[in-house]
Amino acid sequence: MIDEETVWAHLDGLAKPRRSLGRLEALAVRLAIIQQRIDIAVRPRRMLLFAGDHGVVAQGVSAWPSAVTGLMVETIAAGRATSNALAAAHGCDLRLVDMGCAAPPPADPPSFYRAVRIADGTDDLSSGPAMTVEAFERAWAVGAEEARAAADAGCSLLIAGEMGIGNTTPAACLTALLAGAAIEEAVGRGAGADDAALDLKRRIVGEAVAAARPLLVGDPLGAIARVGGLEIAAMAGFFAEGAARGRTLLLDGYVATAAALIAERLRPGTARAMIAAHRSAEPGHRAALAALELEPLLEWDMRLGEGTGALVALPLLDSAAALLKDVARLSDLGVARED
Ligand SMILES: Cc1cc2ncn([C@H]3O[C@H](COP(=O)(O)O)[C@@H](O)[C@H]3O)c2cc1C
Ligand SMILES: O=C(O)c1cccnc1
Repeated sequence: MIDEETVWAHLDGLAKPRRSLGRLEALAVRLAIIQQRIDIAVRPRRMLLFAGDHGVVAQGVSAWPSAVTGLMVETIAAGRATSNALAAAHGCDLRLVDMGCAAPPPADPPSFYRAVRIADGTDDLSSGPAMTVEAFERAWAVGAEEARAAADAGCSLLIAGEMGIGNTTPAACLTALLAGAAIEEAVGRGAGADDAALDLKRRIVGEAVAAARPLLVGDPLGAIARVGGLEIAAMAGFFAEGAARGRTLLLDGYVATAAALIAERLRPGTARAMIAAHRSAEPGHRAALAALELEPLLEWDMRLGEGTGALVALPLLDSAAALLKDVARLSDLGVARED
């Protein structure tokens, strides 16, 4: 059993003034505790991008039409989205799973694309459940299967990203429901909602959460399925299974963290395997991370999703791994440690 004291003692013995690498050292400690080893592994790493459509978009909660989900799936499949560029820049394998988009699949999909398509997106959560519990469980199982495949492929670090126009609405519902955030805090502008869309989104999220909340204790799956998303359920299963397989989970933004809240609720302890890469500009992300007791590495006002906030943090994890593995000890120099 490696405890924090052991890792700090290792770091304090390296050829540098004590604690001189600031929060990089705290990150190294967190990684070593999660992985239960000093020589932590942050490669190979894989990001699963889960995509899905959202019936609630018909109400006008997003600045964008649902068709953009399918267009972005095509763009990711063609290797030309922000997530592709950043994954390539930081040596991260990327896979794309279509959990349920209304648009037809890409004509000539690459090998990293998989279509599951549980439904043509979710139902409109402003007028009833977004999905059945059975659909939630199927989506969760797909995510879990992808985590097992990544673990079997030797990946030590797992990232989940998402693409789904409208998905900051279910993320806001889940953050209010599972992290106790106030509706005003949980609802943000997502991909650029204007004032009118923001007001509408607040009303819809408030009503959906009021409908789901009474179910939470007796029927947690029913409550979560009431306001969830297919790609969000898949990310939740991915996180739960990844943690169960001893992998490190690097969290992206608001939508991925909503999935992390589900995973922690249904599989308590999952959050112990998580590192929060950044705090999104979505205001509710603060409450979601606090509920999981996670401190974000970066606050860069990012609000894209697609796993991009996790990808930009990868060099910090690489730095922590190099620090633990490649630095000489003060004792090697024949210098006494100064405390
Ligand atoms: C071109 C484009 C690419 C994106 N990539 C991720 N998102 C992000 O924005 C969407 C959520 O915001 P909302 O709930 O306001 O619709 C999701 O698709 C999320 O992945 C995108 C959004 C757009 C428009
Ligand atoms: O932080 C996120 O995950 C996010 C924010 C805005 C839009 N889509 C995703």
